[in-house]
Amino acid sequence: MKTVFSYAKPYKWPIFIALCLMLLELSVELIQPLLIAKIIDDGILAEDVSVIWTWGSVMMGLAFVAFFSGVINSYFAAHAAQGFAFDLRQALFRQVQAFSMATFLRFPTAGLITRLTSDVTMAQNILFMGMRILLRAPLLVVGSLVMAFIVNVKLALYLVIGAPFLFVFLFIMARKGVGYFATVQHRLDRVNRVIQENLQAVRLIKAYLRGMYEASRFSKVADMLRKDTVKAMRMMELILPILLFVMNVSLMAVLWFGSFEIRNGDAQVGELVAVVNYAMRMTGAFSMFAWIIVAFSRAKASSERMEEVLLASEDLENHNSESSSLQRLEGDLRFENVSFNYQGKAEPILDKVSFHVSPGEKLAIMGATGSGKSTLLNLIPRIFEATEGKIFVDGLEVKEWPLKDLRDTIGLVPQQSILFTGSILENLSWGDTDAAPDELEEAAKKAQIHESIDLFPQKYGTRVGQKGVNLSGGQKQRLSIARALVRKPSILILDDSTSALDVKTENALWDALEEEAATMLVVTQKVQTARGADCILLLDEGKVVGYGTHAELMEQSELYRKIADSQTEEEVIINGENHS
Ligand SMILES: Nc1ncnc2c1ncn2[C@@H]1O[C@H](COP(=O)(O)OP(=O)(O)OP(=O)(O)O)[C@@H](O)[C@H]1O
Repeated sequence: MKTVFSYAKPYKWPIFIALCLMLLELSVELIQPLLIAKIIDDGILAEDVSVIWTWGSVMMGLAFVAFFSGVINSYFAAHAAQGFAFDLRQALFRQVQAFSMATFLRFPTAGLITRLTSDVTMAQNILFMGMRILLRAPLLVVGSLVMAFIVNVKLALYLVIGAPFLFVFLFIMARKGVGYFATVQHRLDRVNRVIQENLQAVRLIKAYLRGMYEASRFSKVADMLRKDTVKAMRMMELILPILLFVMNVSLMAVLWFGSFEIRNGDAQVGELVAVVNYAMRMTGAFSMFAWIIVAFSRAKASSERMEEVLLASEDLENHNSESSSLQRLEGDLRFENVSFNYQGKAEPILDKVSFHVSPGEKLAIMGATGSGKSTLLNLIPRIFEATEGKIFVDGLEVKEWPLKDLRDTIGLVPQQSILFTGSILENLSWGDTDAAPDELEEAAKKAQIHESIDLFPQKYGTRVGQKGVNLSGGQKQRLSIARALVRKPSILILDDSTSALDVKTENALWDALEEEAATMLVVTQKVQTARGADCILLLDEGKVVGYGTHAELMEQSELYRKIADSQTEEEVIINGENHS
């Protein structure tokens, strides 16, 4: 919990003020029974009205002090707790942003969402309540006991009977609670994961009529959450009745033996009333303990989960490293015996891959599905780190490049188009926030999307729905390409990003990209596209099985010839059908 609550440090003054006010409120509460005893013994029993008036007025005055202390305490407590939660959430978000891909994959997305939402709220609640009742309740118990001893030692002793039992009991419950609530948060992760997957795949679910199936999947995880929460809460609900039982037995003992003490002259009526009053306050405070233990257990479990993220420092990307003075890369790219395997997997996904692309050249990468094409591309901007071998950009190993410089001049268009909610203009300028509107338009023209945008009533101001729901697959792909072009990349990486384009649009796109000075890496399944490249790299199960121009590969590689022949046959069939 230490790391999480270190984010409360900037709020030490509001916390200090809130705690002082809480102590003031508490002191007033502890003095009240003393004053009641005085009014009874020196006022009511001694029939002295002036004593009643004097101490009655003091009690009223103190009640006002307690009231205003409580109000101001809430103000400072809310300020500190909200600020703390804001800072903590920001820190978690930044940490997740800094995760390397390998670290990121260790945490399921839904688990990260729960940490950034529900877990932060748990910690915020405990801090807020900490300044209100968390400390107040135990202090009230101890303070009441001390005051009871001051009033009458003998009577106070009866109150202590159950104390050792209660402390051991509470300690055990708190320890159990942490484990139970860690399970509850874990269950919440799973519920979030099912919700997330479900919402993302809503079209597929409708098309496959899998609504009921998904509902039952959700029901299962929601039921597990319910069962574990009930289990945890049931255990916690035991706390209050047991506490109240022990306290009531102590109270009975005070009243029973107190009556003898009064008869013996060892205690006065007012003293007995005061001690009973303290006992009632202790009981009230103890009843808060049940809640405190629940809140504490949840906050501790949540803090541990957040600390997993905050302390995951082994594999972070350093985006703040000094930028070199170089503004733009040349775009010379060399792979030397590069191998890669995903964490925890023994077999290499890429096996001793070597190739070279000179600045401004275009390399087409082909290969069956799962042959490692996307993986290879991800190694260039260091989204994953090569396990073996070396990758050079402009003669310098990618590991040596400041990450910012390296990524600033790479335009990566992933296989799946990812767009953000906002306008088309915002999505384009996401590529480079400094780009002027005419540069954005220029990029859109090259990506062959300008004309489509022009047909929208709101043109570049058109809202892109969540994940680009209101755009076609081809429009999304072209917007993604335009966004990469906005960066004026030295190395442009297209991971099968034109699969949804018709032949005419695709050809126009390649013609427009010819004018780009960038080195280009293009993953494609189409021999027609690969033919236009300066060189083709053919991958099979992570190994390079062909490397050369179209003509060279037609001569040297049987696999390439097969692919080319199959696509020619397809064309013939399609064209034949069209003619018939
Ligand atoms: N995050 C990951 N963790 C573990 N294995 C992975 C991961 N991503 C991909 N793989 C595996 O790596 C292999 C290569 O995947 P990759 O996406 O690079 O292939 P690809 O050639 O781009 O395929 P496609 O043409 O279908 O996109 C596959 O066998 C895949 O199962």
